[in-house]
Amino acid sequence: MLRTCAKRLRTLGSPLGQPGAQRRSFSSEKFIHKDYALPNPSWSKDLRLLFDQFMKKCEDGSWKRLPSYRQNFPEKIQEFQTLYLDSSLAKGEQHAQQFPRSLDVGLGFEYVMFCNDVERKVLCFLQVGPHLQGTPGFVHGGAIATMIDSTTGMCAFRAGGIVMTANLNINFRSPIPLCSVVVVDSQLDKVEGRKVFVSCNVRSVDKKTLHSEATGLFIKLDPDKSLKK
Ligand SMILES: CCCCCCCCCCCCCCCC(=O)SCCNC(=O)CCNC(=O)[C@H](O)C(C)(C)COP(=O)(O)OP(=O)(O)OC[C@H]1O[C@@H](n2cnc3c(N)ncnc32)[C@H](O)[C@@H]1OP(=O)(O)O
Repeated sequence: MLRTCAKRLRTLGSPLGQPGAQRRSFSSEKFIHKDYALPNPSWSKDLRLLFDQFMKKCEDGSWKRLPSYRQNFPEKIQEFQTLYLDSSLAKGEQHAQQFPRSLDVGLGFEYVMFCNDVERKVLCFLQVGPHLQGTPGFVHGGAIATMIDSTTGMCAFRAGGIVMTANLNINFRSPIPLCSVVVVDSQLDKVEGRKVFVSCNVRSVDKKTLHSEATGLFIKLDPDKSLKK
């Protein structure tokens, strides 16, 4: 399995030269925004098949592919940034990056998310790269938690806007082999005031293996409050 992974990595070109990447630059920013939720040479057959299958489901508008960038678009987070962040993190040479997108292409998290707002679901098709190892041959629990947090967080974000994770409860049922593809399936359960409840499971592509189950509580940020320090 690791050999297959290494073979795919050898075929990688420059990330910025990949076909299908959407580029957009801001006059005030020196960096280029690239959409990473599109196939690249590191993607396995399983990940490509799932991608193609769901791109077809997007044709009638029921599902949407969610683009994914290393940086947040500055104009989208302006209010949030003013209230909660050191604004230098969104600008300049040392700008902040989304953690799951911060590893080199093919080595860490390769993923694409699709959402269905009527069913209140977000699915993440995830290929776990060789730099996410925990127990030899298997994925680190923290890496699994990262993608559960990101997928359930996206599900909560679509329902509640800007949220933060208050509680994440994960049961790890069976280990995930390194370099395999899994499906992170999240479902919005309920919204109570500022509290957004989401549940989630992680399964193998053939759905036969349940790898993890989780529940998350997200809190909609109150624009009149600063974050607790
Ligand atoms: C920038 C965006 C651009 C757009 C881009 C889109 C990207 C979209 C995808 C994002 C995907 C990323 C997903 C990663 C998201 C993280 O990983 S966030 C990082 C980890 N989380 C943290 O660091 C949060 C730390 N905690 C805190 O800052 C604060 O506790 C919180 C969560 C903001 C809540 O504080 P607060 O606003 O003062 O709320 P508070 O009044 O304490 O509580 C509100 C209610 O929630 C309840 N509550 C609070 N915490 C808990 C808890 N742990 N358990 C149970 N109940 C709780 C309270 O009891 C209260 O209940 P009620 O009394 O109303 O019934």
